[in-house]
Amino acid sequence: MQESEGRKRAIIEHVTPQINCGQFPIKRVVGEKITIQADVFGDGHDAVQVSLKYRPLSSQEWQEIPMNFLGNDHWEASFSLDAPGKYEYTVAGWIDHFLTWQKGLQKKFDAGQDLRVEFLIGAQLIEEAAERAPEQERAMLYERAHFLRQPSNMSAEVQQVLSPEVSRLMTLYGDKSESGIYKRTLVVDVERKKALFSSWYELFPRSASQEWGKHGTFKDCEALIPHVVRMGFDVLYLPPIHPIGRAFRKGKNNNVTSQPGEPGSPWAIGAAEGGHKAIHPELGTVEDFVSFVNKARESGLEIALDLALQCSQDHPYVKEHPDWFKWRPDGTVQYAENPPKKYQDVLPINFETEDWQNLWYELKSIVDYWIDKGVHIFRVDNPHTKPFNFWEWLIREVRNEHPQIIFLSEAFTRPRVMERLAKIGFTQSYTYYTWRNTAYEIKQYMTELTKTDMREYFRPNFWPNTPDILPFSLQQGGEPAFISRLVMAATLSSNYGLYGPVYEFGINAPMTPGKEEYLDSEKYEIKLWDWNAETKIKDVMIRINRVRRENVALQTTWNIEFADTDNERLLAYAKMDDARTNRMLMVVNLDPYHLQAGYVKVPLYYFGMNPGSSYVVHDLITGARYNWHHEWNYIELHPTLMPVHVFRIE
Ligand SMILES: O=P(O)(O)O[C@H]1O[C@H](CO)[C@@H](O[C@H]2O[C@H](CO)[C@@H](O)[C@H](O)[C@H]2O)[C@H](O)[C@H]1O
Repeated sequence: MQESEGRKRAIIEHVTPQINCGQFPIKRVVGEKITIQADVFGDGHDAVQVSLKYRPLSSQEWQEIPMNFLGNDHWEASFSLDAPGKYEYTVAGWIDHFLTWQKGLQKKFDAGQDLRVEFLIGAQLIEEAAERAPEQERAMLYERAHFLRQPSNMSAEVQQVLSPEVSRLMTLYGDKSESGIYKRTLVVDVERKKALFSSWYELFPRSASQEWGKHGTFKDCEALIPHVVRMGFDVLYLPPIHPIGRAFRKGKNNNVTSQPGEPGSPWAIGAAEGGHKAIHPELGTVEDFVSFVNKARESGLEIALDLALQCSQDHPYVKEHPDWFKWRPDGTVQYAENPPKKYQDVLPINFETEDWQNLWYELKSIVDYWIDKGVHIFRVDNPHTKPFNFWEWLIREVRNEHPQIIFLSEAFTRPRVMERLAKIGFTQSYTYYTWRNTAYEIKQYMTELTKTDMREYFRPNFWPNTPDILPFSLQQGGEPAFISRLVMAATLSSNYGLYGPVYEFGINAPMTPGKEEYLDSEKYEIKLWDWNAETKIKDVMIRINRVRRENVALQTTWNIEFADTDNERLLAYAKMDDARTNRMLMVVNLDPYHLQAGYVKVPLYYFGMNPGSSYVVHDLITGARYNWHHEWNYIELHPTLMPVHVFRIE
């Protein structure tokens, strides 16, 4: 303890939220608020006051607001985050002698005791505060002190000094010189809204052509912008767009050898034509790409690029920087892996190279290059196979210069590893949603994501499928499963995405039974899609994306409230906005084969509605309306008609 601490009597502990003892910032987006809680108490029975101090990191001046007492030495206060950037916050606490005096005065007055000495003590405290107050308020305080020193009407004086106005002035100007400050200053990082609310559509640009056998181009992609916008997505994510290696190129269905003319996997980055800063020649030029990015932005669509830090054998880095790879005694490099998957067509980068600083700068220059071309969102491939320190540095440096950049972590791995990546700066994260199927699994997972510390730093992005994952639920459940998995992804999590064309068309043939890989996967061949074909799944996609845009309750993940049902095949959950004007209730039949019926208990208490309320539930997918008068209501969902209800309570 330092000497200056000797007279401080307030103890401040258990300040939340904080991550790893303040090592990492809390995450929020513009428009959200942050609620800080703390335990603050002193010895004995003197009254304690607590305030929350906060300021933008760029500012010298603290704003200070009183924290509310919740009971049991626990305090709370919130502040709104109206602009992007980093803010710091901490908690201050002190013994409030005036408040202690006020409480004693009240008791003595109630007991009819002599108050003369009490008045003199109070007057002294008020005069001391007056010295710290600005002119006008100083005069008011002196006036109060004067009345205490020469009381004419005891009862009136007591009322005056216990008034809210005197309390307010004394809280402002009372003696805080022995105020204790929490030992840490914590940070909240406020990002743009898209960090929390985004709808992703993934397509392979080489399949964007409308002509059989023709390699798609960025011009073809431009022609698809209206299609993606019509479906209601706001992020269009492209797998790598760079030249593809020829050495060890993969063939159809992940074959380790390719036939002449096969295009190879886009993640095998780098060839004679260039590496991570080059564009696959058949897709077009850099100018074509920039034009596509700009046209998309004009239509409300942001382009997300894949950041896969690995190289084909033909990548220029292999010749220019052989020391960035780990050579074995036989002169080869062990190919990349994400066990049990083997990536025979790419070399991993050796982050333990002696030249690691130049490597880091070069890799950052890739991100800078694409930012310069208008890309503000990156889906990062397998970040868990590269060092955490590297990502922490890269994301910090990039976001210092460009705070609007969003990084999505594509790490399907162990929970602690996924969490760490989120803590060190990834804006959004892929999740285990893809494999959470039963009501129990979904409730448990959502509770973990939204009601634990994870809520402070891990923003989930729910994907029902990816080019790598055709989950068994979709393989087996067909169209009803495609619809229910889509609607759940889009309403459980405010960030969601899907691997588009195959989803629209309900394609679900696995490469081999028991495996999650797609048969004839687009990862190894060019496809021709009938972009204009209308399907029921596409229709639901359009509707659910519109519902998301029009209902603010669905634009956050943190407000979920599960509702009871008497049938475990029916999953029900509610969402509501802060203003309590937008109330949503989702009910999903988790059984893709059979009609499921049962009773759902509408969480009226959560919606702030009385138990006897009558209300209309309006299904925003089908347009149906029902008048409900009770808490428990009958639901019937037929999987082949429509396996979901997305109700707005009206
Ligand atoms: O490892 P993940 O399952 O997270 O998948 C991601 O990374 C893979 C490696 O980049 C990538 O795999 C694809 O590209 C590889 C390199 O060309 C190739 O060997 C694989 O067969 C192919 O699936 C995967 O697509 C990506 O999502």
